[in-house]
Amino acid sequence: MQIALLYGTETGNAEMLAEDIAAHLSDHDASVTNLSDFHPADFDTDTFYIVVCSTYGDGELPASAQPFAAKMEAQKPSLDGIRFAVFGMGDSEYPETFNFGGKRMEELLAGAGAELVGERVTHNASGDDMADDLALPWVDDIIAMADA
Ligand SMILES: Cc1cc2nc3c(=O)[nH]c(=O)nc-3n(C[C@H](O)[C@H](O)[C@H](O)COP(=O)(O)O)c2cc1C
Repeated sequence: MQIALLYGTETGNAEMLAEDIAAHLSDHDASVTNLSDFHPADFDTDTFYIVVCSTYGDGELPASAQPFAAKMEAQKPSLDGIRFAVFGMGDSEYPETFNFGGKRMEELLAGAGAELVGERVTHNASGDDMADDLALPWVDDIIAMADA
């Protein structure tokens, strides 16, 4: 199974985490791509996608994910047969829009017919857990589910 990490970031946290997850998945030769360089037509049913995405502004997608979201909305591709997981990053200092970025990515992909594997994670930058401490055990579970 090919694994592709897609990250949406404003200040680099999601990129760093995506790189750490890929290093953790060294047996899988996982690729890491900024969503700004990824297009809806690039999705491939042989690949499992792990989306790592933060939240910015007033509950918006971070800058690097916005062009991808706009293309999804304009092109309305069918993502039948695509499987994905989402690690969302946010901050409970923004209670009304907490983790809306990851939520939006889930809605965009699932709304186009892709299948969410496992539960979307909502990391809290003001919480006690380091993103890696949540993400690495989570990703092991997700990969086991996706491989099953
Ligand atoms: C200006 C600004 C706006 C933010 N807005 C939100 C928000 O609306 N909801 C949320 O959950 N987190 C929000 N955050 C928190 C970020 O999503 C969080 O710090 C995340 O780890 C940043 O990851 P990134 O560096 O990959 O963009 C905001 C942070 C900043 C600095």
